[in-house]
Amino acid sequence: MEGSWSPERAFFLLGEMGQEYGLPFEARPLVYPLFRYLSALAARAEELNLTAFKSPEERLLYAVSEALVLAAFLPEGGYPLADLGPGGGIPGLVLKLARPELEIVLYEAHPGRVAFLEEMIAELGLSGIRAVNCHLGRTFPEERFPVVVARGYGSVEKFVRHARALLAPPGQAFYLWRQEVEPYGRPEGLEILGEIPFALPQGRGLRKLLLFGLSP
Ligand SMILES: C[S@@+](CC[C@H](N)C(=O)[O-])C[C@H]1O[C@@H](n2cnc3c(N)ncnc32)[C@H](O)[C@@H]1O
Repeated sequence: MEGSWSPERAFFLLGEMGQEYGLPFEARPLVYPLFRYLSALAARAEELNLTAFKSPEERLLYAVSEALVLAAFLPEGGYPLADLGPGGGIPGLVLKLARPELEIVLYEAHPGRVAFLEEMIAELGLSGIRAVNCHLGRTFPEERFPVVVARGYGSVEKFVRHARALLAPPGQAFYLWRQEVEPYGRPEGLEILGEIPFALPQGRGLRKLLLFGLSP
């Protein structure tokens, strides 16, 4: 059942998620930054045209929980990571909170969302993360990354095409796939290395984390 949105409520839900998924990070340091971030996102969702946004609590239980599962599966260590189409910050901003050692670049086509991400990065005092206004596919940055991630990028095929262009060897690409709303298509250029199914908290449905790698 939904309680009123507060840091205590966020802490409770994060604790539940931590137990359910066996997440390898503590909930407590995540509570205040996530609370501030989700509260700001709720206030700006309409302006940013984030139509899927329902409430901070729903956002925590869907998008943030998926990002935390991804954070637990990423390779260990600090390395450059690109998030394609983070919109309001999923998964990249949440990855930075859970895995501060990562050096994250958020490539987002919508200028207003990029401005919001920049504001959040400054407000939360984060370093080693930046947002870049870029419509991938029309243009690609020169930078290359050992790890590329995304959620809600349109299709698995599109993700694989764009991730392929940005990956540096050995190269791993992780996609949070919502199989009931997004097509798989015919991904080409990367090899599928694994599919990790997981359940959203409180019976909110199933997701798959897809792992791709550069072909040998
Ligand atoms: C459905 S939203 C998903 C946002 C976020 N990843 C999430 O899961 O909540 C897709 C986002 O990807 C961005 N996007 C789509 N195609 C893109 C492209 N080719 N280059 C950069 N951003 C793109 C859109 O502007 C939008 O913000």
